[in-house]
Amino acid sequence: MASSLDAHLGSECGDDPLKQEVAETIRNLCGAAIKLRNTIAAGGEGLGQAHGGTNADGDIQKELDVVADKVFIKAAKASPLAFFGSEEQESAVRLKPDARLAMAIDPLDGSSNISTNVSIGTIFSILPVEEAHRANPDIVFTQKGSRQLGAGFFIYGPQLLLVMSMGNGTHVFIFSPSFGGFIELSSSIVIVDKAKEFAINASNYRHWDQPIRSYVDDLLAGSEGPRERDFNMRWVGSLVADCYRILSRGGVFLYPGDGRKGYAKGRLRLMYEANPIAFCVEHAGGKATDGTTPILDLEPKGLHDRTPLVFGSKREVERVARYIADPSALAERSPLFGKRSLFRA
Ligand SMILES: O=P(O)(O)OC[C@H]1O[C@](O)(COP(=O)(O)O)[C@@H](O)[C@@H]1O
Ligand SMILES: [Mg+2]
Ligand SMILES: [Mg+2]
Repeated sequence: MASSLDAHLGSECGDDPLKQEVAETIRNLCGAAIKLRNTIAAGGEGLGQAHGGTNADGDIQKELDVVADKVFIKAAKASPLAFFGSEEQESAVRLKPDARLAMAIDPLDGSSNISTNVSIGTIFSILPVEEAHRANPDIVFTQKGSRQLGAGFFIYGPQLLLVMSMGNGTHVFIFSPSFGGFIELSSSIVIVDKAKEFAINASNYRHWDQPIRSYVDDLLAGSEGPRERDFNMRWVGSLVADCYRILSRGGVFLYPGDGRKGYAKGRLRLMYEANPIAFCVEHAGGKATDGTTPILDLEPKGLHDRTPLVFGSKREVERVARYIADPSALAERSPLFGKRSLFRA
């Protein structure tokens, strides 16, 4: 019999009171995710329609973005949290004054997929609160990703899944309606080292810097190129679904910065997208960078910072970094895919 999320959280926390608070928060998020899953499953007019407003980053909010934000702030209010920072709100919201945790959240990830019945999700990051943060809540969300105490994401797809890490492996749970809660699907998931698939929004090719173009060109050249093998491509357009596929069967995801106005650092947000995804990926033996620097080492400047994001199978993410960090090697790369060891599979 697979173990329940409750049993798992109990064994992760032991007698550590702070970890128990993280676990309590995750349990409350699970309750909210089940509610949101029911709302999504019931469908109804308008969940994918524009709500009429824009979020802090200027994205047009969909009805479900706003519903999800409300569902998760309610769960946050019931949790031992001092601050709630959401993609859908300009500034951090103060909750319990003396609480020791803060949460950054993307209440609804993959908004453009809502109306097409493609998997969407919720991404969360739980951080510690220091005394110095209480006077100025803006700085609580400038902590590095390496300080996360827990992070994860839900996927509202054919199944409701929770992927989470509290720094001791990355674990996957599935919601079982008959059990009435989440049960373990895989314990300590490990990302395979050799990538066979890549994920990137190729429609932005003309806006990318040369190293990213060269890297993708070499993948596309397949067995006739320097990699000497074929790659498949997948792009769901929901970060949670692309990440879960990579956790399940390896691969690499790239959302680089590009030349479009406002896209110098790509599209994805550091505090509530890249950091929690990186935490789960790294604790599953993979790697996550902004192209060269580990995501978890980046110094955020604010709640809504963006970052380029590359994650997945470790060797593949390291290879992307070599394309970016060594343009001179690129210049030497033969147009006939000279067999430089740097770029070979
Ligand atoms: O539409 P694009 O540029 O391919 O971007 C897709 C990316 O944007 C996102 O939808 C951004 O998340 P939100 O839906 O939370 O804004 C990611 O899930 C996804 O990876
Ligand atoms: Mg998102
Ligand atoms: Mg979102």
